[in-house]
Amino acid sequence: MKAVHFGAGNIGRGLIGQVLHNNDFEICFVDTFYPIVEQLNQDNGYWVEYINKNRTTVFIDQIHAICINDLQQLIKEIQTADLITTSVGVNNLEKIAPAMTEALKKRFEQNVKPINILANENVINASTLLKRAVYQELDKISRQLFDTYVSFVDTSIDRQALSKEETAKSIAVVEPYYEWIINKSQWHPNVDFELKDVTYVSEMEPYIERKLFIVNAAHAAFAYLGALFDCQTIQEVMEIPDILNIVRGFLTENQEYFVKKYQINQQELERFIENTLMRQGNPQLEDSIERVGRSPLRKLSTDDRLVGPVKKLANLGISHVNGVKVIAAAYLYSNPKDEEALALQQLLREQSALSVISNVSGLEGTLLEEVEAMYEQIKKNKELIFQGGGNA
Ligand SMILES: NC(=O)c1ccc[n+]([C@@H]2O[C@H](COP(=O)([O-])OP(=O)(O)OC[C@H]3O[C@@H](n4cnc5c(N)ncnc54)[C@H](O)[C@@H]3O)[C@@H](O)[C@H]2O)c1
Ligand SMILES: O=P(O)(O)OC[C@@H](O)[C@@H](O)[C@H](O)[C@H](O)CO
Repeated sequence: MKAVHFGAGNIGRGLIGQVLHNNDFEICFVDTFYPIVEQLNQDNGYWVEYINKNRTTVFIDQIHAICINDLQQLIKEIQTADLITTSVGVNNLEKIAPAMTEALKKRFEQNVKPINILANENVINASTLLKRAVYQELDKISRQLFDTYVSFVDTSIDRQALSKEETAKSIAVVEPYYEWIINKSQWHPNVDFELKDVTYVSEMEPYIERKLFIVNAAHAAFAYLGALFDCQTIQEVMEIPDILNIVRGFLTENQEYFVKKYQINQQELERFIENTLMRQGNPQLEDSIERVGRSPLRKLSTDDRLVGPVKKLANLGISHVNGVKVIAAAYLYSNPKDEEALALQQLLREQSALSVISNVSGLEGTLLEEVEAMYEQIKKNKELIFQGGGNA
C-alpha cells in the first residue's frame, strides 16, 4: 500500500512515517523544504534514533519524496495512494489544501477508490479543519464526489519528536513512547484496511482534549515560564521548583475539568500527568523553549492549550489561578526568531494589553481582567508570579 504524507519534519518522519512503514506502507513525503526532499530521495529512506540508553537506531525504507509545487507528480502519487496523512503545522493546512484538492479531483476522474485523510496536528479536529479548507476549493459537483469518496478522520498524536544533523543529514530523534489515536467513526466504511499499532476510538474529544490540555498545556507552560526566567530548554526549566509548582498547579486545575466533563477517574489522570511530566523532564532530551514555545499567537488562541482549558474552568466556577499565570507569562514571550512572537510584542506596543488579550485569546469579563492584571503585575516584577496562593 502507499501513503502520501505532507510534511517530512520531525513528527512526519519520527512518528507517522515509522508507524506507516511498520504497516507495510511505501511512503511518498511531500514538503516545501527541498533539502529534505533531496535527502529522502538520495537515501530512499531515513534514520530514526530513539532517546534510550543505547540510542538504538532504525532505518525506514521504501521512501521517496516530492516538492509540493510539483503538481504533476503530486497528481500521480495521489492517483495510486491508499492513505493521505499530514503533519505540516496547523497554520499550513490551508496552504496544502489547493494542491491536495487538485490532485484528488484528478484521481476521481479515473479512480473512485475511497480514501481516508488524516491530518495529524496539535489542534482540536485537525482533519475537520483541513476538510473545510479543501471544500472551499470545490464546486457543487466535486463536493458530491468528495462526500462519497473522501473521509477526513480526526486524530491525536503524541511523541516528543526532534531531529539532529549528522554528516549533513537530518536524523529523526524520538522518545520510545508514542500514541496515535484515530477516530474510527469517521473512517471511510468502504476502506477495508485498518492500521495496526494505533488506537481506534469512537469518540475523539476526550483524547484530543487530554493531549492538548495536559501534554501540550504543560509543555507550553514550561516554555513560557522558562522564557520569563531566561532558560533555554524545557529540561532546564523543570529543575526550578517554583516553576514546576505553578505547572503542577495548572495541570491539577485542568484535571478537574476532565473529571467534571468526562468523569475520568482521578487517579488515572494523576498517573497520566505524572507520566507526562516524567517524559517532558527526560534528562536525555534537550528540547528547546524556542521549539516548544513556537507560534505564541496560535498557542494563545481561544480554544488552544492555554486559554481553552482556563475558559472551561472559569465557566465551571473552578479555580484557575495557575492557568491565569501561565497565560500572562505567554503574553510576555519574546523571541526575535519567531514571527508570531514578534507580531505579538508589536501588538502589545501598539495597543493596550486589555485589547490585545481580548482579541488574541477571545477573552472577556472577569477572566480577561484576571489575565490582564497578572500580565501587568509580572511585567513590572516577574517574581510576583510566585505569589498569591498559586498552588492548586
Ligand atoms: N514534533 C513533535 O514533537 C510533535 C508531536 C505531536 C504533534 N506535532 C504536530 O505535528 C505538526 C508538525 O510538527 P513538527 O514538529 O514535525 O514540525 P516540523 O517543522 O519539524 O515539520 C513540519 C514540516 O512540514 C513542512 N511544511 C510546511 N509547510 C508545508 C507545506 N505548505 N507543504 C508541505 N510541507 C510543508 C516543513 O517544511 C516541515 O518539513 C505540528 O502540527 C505539530 O504541532 C509535533
Ligand atoms: O507542536 P506545537 O508547536 O503545537 O507544540 C510544541 C510541543 O508542545 C509539541 O510539539 C510536543 O512536543 C508534542 O505535541 C508531544 O506530543
